[in-house]
Amino acid sequence: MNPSHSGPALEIQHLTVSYRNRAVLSDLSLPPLLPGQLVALVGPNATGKSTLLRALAQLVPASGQIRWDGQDLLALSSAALARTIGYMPQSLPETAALNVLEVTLTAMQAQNLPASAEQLAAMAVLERLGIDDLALRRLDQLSGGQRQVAALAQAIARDSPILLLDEPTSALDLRHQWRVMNTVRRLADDGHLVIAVLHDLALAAQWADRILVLDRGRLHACGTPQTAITPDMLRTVYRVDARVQRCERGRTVVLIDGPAEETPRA
Ligand SMILES: Nc1ncnc2c1ncn2[C@@H]1O[C@H](COP(=O)(O)OP(=O)(O)OP(=O)(O)O)[C@@H](O)[C@H]1O
Repeated sequence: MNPSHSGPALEIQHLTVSYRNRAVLSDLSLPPLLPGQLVALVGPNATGKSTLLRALAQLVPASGQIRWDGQDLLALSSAALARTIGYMPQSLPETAALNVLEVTLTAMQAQNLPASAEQLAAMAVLERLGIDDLALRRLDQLSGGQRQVAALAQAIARDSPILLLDEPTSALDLRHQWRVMNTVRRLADDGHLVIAVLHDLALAAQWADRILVLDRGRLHACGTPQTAITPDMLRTVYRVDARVQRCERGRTVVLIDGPAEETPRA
């Protein structure tokens, strides 16, 4: 707990999620996550990062406690949940017959805006992400990277206090990565709590305030980029020998030397 914090917080305690009786997240408890934070959720493949986001968005059944601003998220109606959480999946369906503007407008319905204001707000989101020229393009006519930015637009359009982003930059070139991370950083600075799954640790270190490292469904570390991204963590969690260099302006570079010598895992 952060004893000096008195506003809303996302509190996750004893969270367990299982698929067919196999626990993927097991009794997971996290420090409170606060508005204004950009939290990078990192960890190896299949360690439960997407499952955690999906549990928070109530797309998979979970047990334990998830509270936001003192309210039990697991007990919220779907309308209240839609006002509280914006969720960006790893990808939007390729086959959807909707265009980018239509999927963005769909996400805005929970706000009950007049139609003209809704249209303007949706276009403002697309402009912010640099995809306003794609507004009338159908999802099945977009590239993978364009579809990823459209998925982000849909999540942002909800204007919810919590944003959950599942690998928002994995399909993007360097310029679009920067634009997306800059937009996401600004949303956090404006008071949203943003939790983003990121595989690129340099990107996570550059933009996030907090790094949550998951390892096989458990919290391995939670801290600043400096405290969480270390050679020791990389050896234990990712099983690679690596060097971590801190460069100018606080940038972090991770240099992988190779797979760590295998030792039996606990
Ligand atoms: N719908 C499902 N049914 C059964 N098992 C699932 C399902 N979704 C995920 N899993 C399993 O749960 C585990 C965690 O998956 P999850 O997608 O949460 O991992 P992740 O950390 O996001 O991985 P990645 O980095 O590869 O995207 C994996 O072993 C995966 O096979």
